[in-house]
Amino acid sequence: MKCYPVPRENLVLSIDNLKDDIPEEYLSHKECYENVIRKGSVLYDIFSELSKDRKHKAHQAPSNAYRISDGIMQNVNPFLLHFALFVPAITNQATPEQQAEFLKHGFGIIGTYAQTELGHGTFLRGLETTATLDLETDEFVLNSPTLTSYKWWPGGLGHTANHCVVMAQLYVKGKCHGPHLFFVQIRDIETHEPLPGLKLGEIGAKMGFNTADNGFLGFHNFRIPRNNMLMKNSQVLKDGTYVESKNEKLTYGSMVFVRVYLLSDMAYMLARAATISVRYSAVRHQSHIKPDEPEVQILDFVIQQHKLFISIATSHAFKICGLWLWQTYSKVMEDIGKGSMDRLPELHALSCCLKTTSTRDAGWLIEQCRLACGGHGYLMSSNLPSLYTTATAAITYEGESTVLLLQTARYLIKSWKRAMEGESLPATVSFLSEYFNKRYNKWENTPKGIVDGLKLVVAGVTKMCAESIQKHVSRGQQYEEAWNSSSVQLIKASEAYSRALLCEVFWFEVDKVSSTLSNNLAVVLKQLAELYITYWALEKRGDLLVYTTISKDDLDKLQERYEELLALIRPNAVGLVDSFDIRDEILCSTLGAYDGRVYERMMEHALKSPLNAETVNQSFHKYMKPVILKHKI
Ligand SMILES: CC/C=C\C/C=C\C/C=C\C/C=C\C/C=C\C/C=C/C(=O)SCCNC(=O)CCNC(=O)[C@H](O)C(C)(C)COP(=O)(O)OP(=O)(O)OC[C@H]1O[C@@H](n2cnc3c(N)ncnc32)[C@H](O)[C@@H]1OP(=O)(O)O
Ligand SMILES: Cc1cc2nc3c(=O)[nH]c(=O)nc-3n(C[C@H](O)[C@H](O)[C@H](O)COP(=O)(O)OP(=O)(O)OC[C@H]3O[C@@H](n4cnc5c(N)ncnc54)[C@H](O)[C@@H]3O)c2cc1C
Repeated sequence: MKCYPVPRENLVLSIDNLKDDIPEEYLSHKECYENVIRKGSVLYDIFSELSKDRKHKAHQAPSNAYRISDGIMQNVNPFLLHFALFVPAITNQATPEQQAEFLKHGFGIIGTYAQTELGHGTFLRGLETTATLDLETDEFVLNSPTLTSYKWWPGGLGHTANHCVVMAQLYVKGKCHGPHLFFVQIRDIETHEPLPGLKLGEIGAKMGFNTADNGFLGFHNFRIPRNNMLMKNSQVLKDGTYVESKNEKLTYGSMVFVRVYLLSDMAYMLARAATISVRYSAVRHQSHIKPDEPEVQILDFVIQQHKLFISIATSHAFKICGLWLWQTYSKVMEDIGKGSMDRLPELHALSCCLKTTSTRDAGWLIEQCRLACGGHGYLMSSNLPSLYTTATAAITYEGESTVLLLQTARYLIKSWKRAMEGESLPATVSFLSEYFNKRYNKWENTPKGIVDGLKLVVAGVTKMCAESIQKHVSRGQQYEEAWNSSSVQLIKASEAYSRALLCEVFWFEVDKVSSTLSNNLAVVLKQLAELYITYWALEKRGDLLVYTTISKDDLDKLQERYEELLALIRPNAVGLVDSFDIRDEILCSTLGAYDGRVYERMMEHALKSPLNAETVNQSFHKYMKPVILKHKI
């Protein structure tokens, strides 16, 4: 086995044929895909070698290891679904024997996760793909009965994957048992031709993610062995007996894994955008603050600090909360392995709201970083547009944001009812039980006081939702209708809950470790955590005025403290983004390179435009000149 020197970054970034002569933005849709497969295959080979001595771990903790691909495949890695969903689905949902069988070829197969259909993405119980047991042949027959039942969106499905895990409605002896997962080979390993009975293709250009190879897949009487149903949680025996899962929602476990992962993923996306925009803001001189002094670094404008420092702080917030959520996930998975599913609803609720808030915040904050760089932020060479389109895709995939917030709201309402009945609650929602005792507590202008205030907002809004639902029911609506009528407030409750969680975990995790850090580091981290909490207290001042005893005077003091924190962070701003330690080859930005040679890099990049290969483009002679001469007076 070839031994590769570590660290991986040096190894990967030293490989010549992983570099692009022509920037990706000048390639066609097809060339982009072919180019990313070229590079992805080299990476796939390296990681296959590196991973040979490592068993497929069901759940790998968030790390930056796979981030090297962000530099190599600036858009999206078409093999990502293999690692992010295909392998975790098998290790999470298949029996040990099935895992050994399905994963025996290791990286010899390339998979994706095919759940969403043209007609259904959110409502999984409405999926139309069918898997019908044929008792005589001991097989399942897969079919796409309608156009809307075609699998549509799975990453890598169009031309990359040769296997997939398919979510289909299980039919045994005429009875439907709901959505289940199946291991399906879709292309010939040698020729890569689609197998007979399948219709495969790519779904077309998107606003971003254009190298993800999102595809479509239709089945026509496609047969797979009965053993290809992932049978860890539920089984279909040879005689057609269906053995139910202890909890039918365990089938959805793969989605929870990625939702949990995305918090750390967004931390990294934001770290890149913050690095680019803060470094650029230190290089860019524009306008005056004191009329008789030279043009200033735009980073000296306080409003520029207001736009950017929240991104630095949020990246740390998501990283710290991402690790906290990962620990919760790992513990719940361990409990499930021991047969206890008590905390699964809590994990589902946490992952839904935190995935939504982190992906939404990453989206608007990256856009804010782009806008803070003026026109140059609008250049593809800044890499901010690509970061934006890649991050915002996550608001939709892995569970659309509105839908996931409503899932968390479902948990909050249940928890509120349990609190009102005097039941004890998990620590992450126990504050609901203390609402009436703490509602009129004196406001404290401290990070802990703000966290307590944000929790009162959650409890107050949840109480309002419960009352709204009850009101609609008392007026004759069914519960589900009453739920729908109250959904605007339910979303607000989940959003408030997510924000309170992020503030609480960020502050207390930093506070907990600060004694182990050097004084300077502890001071700066606490400043970032306090900035984050104060920023959101000011953003949510309306809710705090309604649900807590905060006063106008308290808010004025918070605004003053917030501006103090901006000034305190300013001297460390460039050092803070440098400490994200993202190499230029992974940052891929003319504005954010470590050496600060912004203008030279912009010009170097511009000259790579194919249009600059000649001084007069042929279109002048072919199209413009005849018209100019015709209308020349
Ligand atoms: C080397 C690299 C290694 C790793 C890299 C890893 C990650 C990289 C990071 C990022 C990139 C990742 C991927 C690449 C890009 C794209 C991939 C995208 C993939 C996809 O999009 S996959 C498809 C995602 N689709 C969805 O999420 C569908 C959303 N819909 C649903 O989940 C359900 O339909 C919904 C909305 C929950 C409703 O379901 P249902 O109608 O059945 O439920 P109810 O609402 O009636 O509730 C019933 C009950 O069940 C509970 N529940 C629901 N879902 C879950 C769950 N997932 N887990 C646990 N429990 C669940 C719910 O709370 C209710 O409980 P209750 O009755 O209240 O007690
Ligand atoms: C870049 C990208 C990559 C993807 N990769 C994959 C993949 O690899 N594998 C895969 O299986 N899927 C993938 N998807 C599909 C993704 O999971 C779905 O797009 C997502 O689940 C949303 O479903 P939908 O698009 O059908 O929208 P819908 O579910 O139709 O939702 C449309 C709108 O209706 C609203 N709505 C729906 N239901 C409710 C409700 N109950 N209450 C209130 N409002 C509601 C939603 O909030 C949303 O605004 C990907 C999508 C994208 C954009």
